[in-house]
Amino acid sequence: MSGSNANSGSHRVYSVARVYPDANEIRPKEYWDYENHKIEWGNIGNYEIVAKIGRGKYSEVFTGVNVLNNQPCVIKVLKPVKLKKIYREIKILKNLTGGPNIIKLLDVIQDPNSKIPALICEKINNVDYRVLYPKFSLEDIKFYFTQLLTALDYSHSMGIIHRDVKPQNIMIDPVNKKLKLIDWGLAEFYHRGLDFNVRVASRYHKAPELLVNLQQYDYSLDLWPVGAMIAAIVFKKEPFFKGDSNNDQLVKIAKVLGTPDLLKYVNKYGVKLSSDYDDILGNYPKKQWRSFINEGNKAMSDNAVVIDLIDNLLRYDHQERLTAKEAMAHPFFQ
Ligand SMILES: Nc1ncnc2c1ncn2[C@@H]1O[C@H](COP(=O)(O)OP(=O)(O)OP(=O)(O)O)[C@@H](O)[C@H]1O
Repeated sequence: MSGSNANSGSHRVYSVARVYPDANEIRPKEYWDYENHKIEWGNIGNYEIVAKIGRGKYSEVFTGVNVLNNQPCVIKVLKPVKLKKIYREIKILKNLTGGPNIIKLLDVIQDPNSKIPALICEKINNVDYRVLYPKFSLEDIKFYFTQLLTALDYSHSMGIIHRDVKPQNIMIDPVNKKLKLIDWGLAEFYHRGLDFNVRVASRYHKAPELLVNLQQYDYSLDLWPVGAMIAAIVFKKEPFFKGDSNNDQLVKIAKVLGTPDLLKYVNKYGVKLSSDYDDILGNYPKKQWRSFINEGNKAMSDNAVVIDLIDNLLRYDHQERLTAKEAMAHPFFQ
């Protein structure tokens, strides 16, 4: 299979997505075979850079303007990475553009000399999450997380895992009450039985499967950070799991969800924990969610319904975690 980090030969299929397992197989090969995607480059002369707004690991991001219609835009200039990764981001954005609460790709351009590509996207008047989230009420959480879950359910139904859900990739315009999920640079097409790369997502928002090297993960990977973000807002603890390293990240999770359930999880899927964990995982008991309630957060956190939602998202076992659709049907969102 091209277009993905495919396996060949016989190997064990030990985990399959509970929802949309064949979302790509039911579509024509051109839909997911991103390596053979032919890019139609737009006219670089149509865009002008206005100001620099961000610098990521994989890009430099500018605000810009389309000189043909004076429309503001964002210009994401990609750093030299594997061509395959660039093709993947473009194909995924093309597949998802127009979907609910998904950033719209407007054009792709390429510098004629350097061949450096850039993505032209719609511009969101984002307010930084460090300013916004501390002011959120439970109503705001309901409103914006419904929008995020709608974007995720749509992407998953289209066979795509985002793989880098975190506050920095969720643009919120509180004036227009709009949310858009951005940065599809790590996103990947789901195929059952495939071993995926676990070196994705950002440390604080990495799901347990990535930290224990369980490679047959699926869309449920994106629901862990949703739980971690809701917990961070509700318990006023940003980020909720703050590891000093990838290994320490799992320790921070074990201190909350307990070591016994972690061992149950890896045993269920026949995964062997790295010996790096031998001396650090301890034997932590599962903590009660209510123990995170304190004077500073109780106005929001002393609420059985939101705690039940968090409890059902922050599960080691990716198959037990609520799907995006199930989360939206949770009493918290009713
Ligand atoms: N459409 C947009 N509207 C407003 N701001 C944006 C938009 N796209 C990107 N940004 C800003 O630029 C930053 C970097 O963009 P993006 O996450 O796509 O790049 P990246 O190189 O993949 O980043 P990272 O390495 O952090 O994952 C974002 O965190 C955001 O602040």
